[in-house]
Amino acid sequence: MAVTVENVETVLRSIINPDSKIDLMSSGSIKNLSVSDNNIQLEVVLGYPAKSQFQAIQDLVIAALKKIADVKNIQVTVSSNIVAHTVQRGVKLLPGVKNIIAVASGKGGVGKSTTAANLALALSAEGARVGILDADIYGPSLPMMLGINGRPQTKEENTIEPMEGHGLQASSIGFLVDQDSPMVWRGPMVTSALEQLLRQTRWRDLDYLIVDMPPGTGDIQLTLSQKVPVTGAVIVTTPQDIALLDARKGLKMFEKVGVPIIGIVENMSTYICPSCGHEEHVFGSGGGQKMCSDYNVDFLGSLPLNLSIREQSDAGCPTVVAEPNGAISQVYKQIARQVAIRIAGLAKDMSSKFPNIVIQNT
Ligand SMILES: Nc1ncnc2c1ncn2[C@@H]1O[C@H](COP(=O)(O)OP(=O)(O)OP(=O)(O)O)[C@@H](O)[C@H]1O
Repeated sequence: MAVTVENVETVLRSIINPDSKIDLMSSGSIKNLSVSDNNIQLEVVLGYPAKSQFQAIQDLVIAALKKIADVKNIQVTVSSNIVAHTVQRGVKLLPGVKNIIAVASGKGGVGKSTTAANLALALSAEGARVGILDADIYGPSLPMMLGINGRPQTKEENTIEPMEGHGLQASSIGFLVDQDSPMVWRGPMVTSALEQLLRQTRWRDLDYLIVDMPPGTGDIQLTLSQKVPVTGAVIVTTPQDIALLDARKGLKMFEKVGVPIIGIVENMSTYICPSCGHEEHVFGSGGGQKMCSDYNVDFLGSLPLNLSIREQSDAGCPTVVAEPNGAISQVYKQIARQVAIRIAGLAKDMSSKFPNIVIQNT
């Protein structure tokens, strides 16, 4: 029996991508499908980085296509292609940056910076080009977390080169000021310093720039969420009521300025006793999920309260780099893929595709 393109497409429609939960045909992931003489050739192109999943997806597709009667050779390649998506109206995009993800929290100390750094490293481990901007002006922790010392270089006037740590391009006010002297800046100074840092850093060809926002929902945060060209925001919270209450304010703030909420990450969800393995919900349970269902936003995943997360980030080598194959890194990578899948589902930025329209009086 002759194998047809329709046969193959029917099979592909039955294969559900375990990450996106969408079948491979409907997600538009199948490119260059050809069938000749019962040999099948196709490419699976994902809109998000997922290097750790390529083999599993290839195996899934080949196993399913093998069941077609009389099929001969099957050639399947899996890759990612990350494109730029739109940001809030009236804000200028950054050259060299396709997508900006703000990581925010309603209150301090919930583990926002730790989550931001691990998510950036997870996206990078999955094959994306990633940068991170430490906008946490009062407590810039990025230099320490990524183990970066020294000052950034300036190759041209009014620009700074990003520093590099664990494969990420990084910029932080912490690189420019003395770490031990407290910052006593007023709101407008903070926002203009951060905007300058964001725009004057010469980001090189990034798929994602993670912005570690200052904690809270005050004027500084509101101004930043209006001025920084954000593709989507991730809110980090702990499960206790007070943090959730503040996280709700964060959610509202981004909604107000027209930035889509990608979802919520619950940090320090449970504590697993290292000696007996007993699991305790130190800060209560189910709060993040309930908040997501109340506000109709996605729950992206949760991380346990774990000593190694703190020790590794304090030592300049966050968990995703310190134990890339460990259980916690897998959670960070899974959350990172969920974030990137949702970004891929947003409207694409077409500004580079439109011709310049010039109106002339002749
Ligand atoms: N899941 C976790 N398990 C254990 N320790 C954690 C976890 N997440 C974060 N921490 C630790 O908690 C402390 C606060 O984390 P972090 O600096 O990331 O919080 P933050 O929300 O960014 O705080 P702020 O915004 O006030 O700077 C750090 O010492 C960090 O290592």
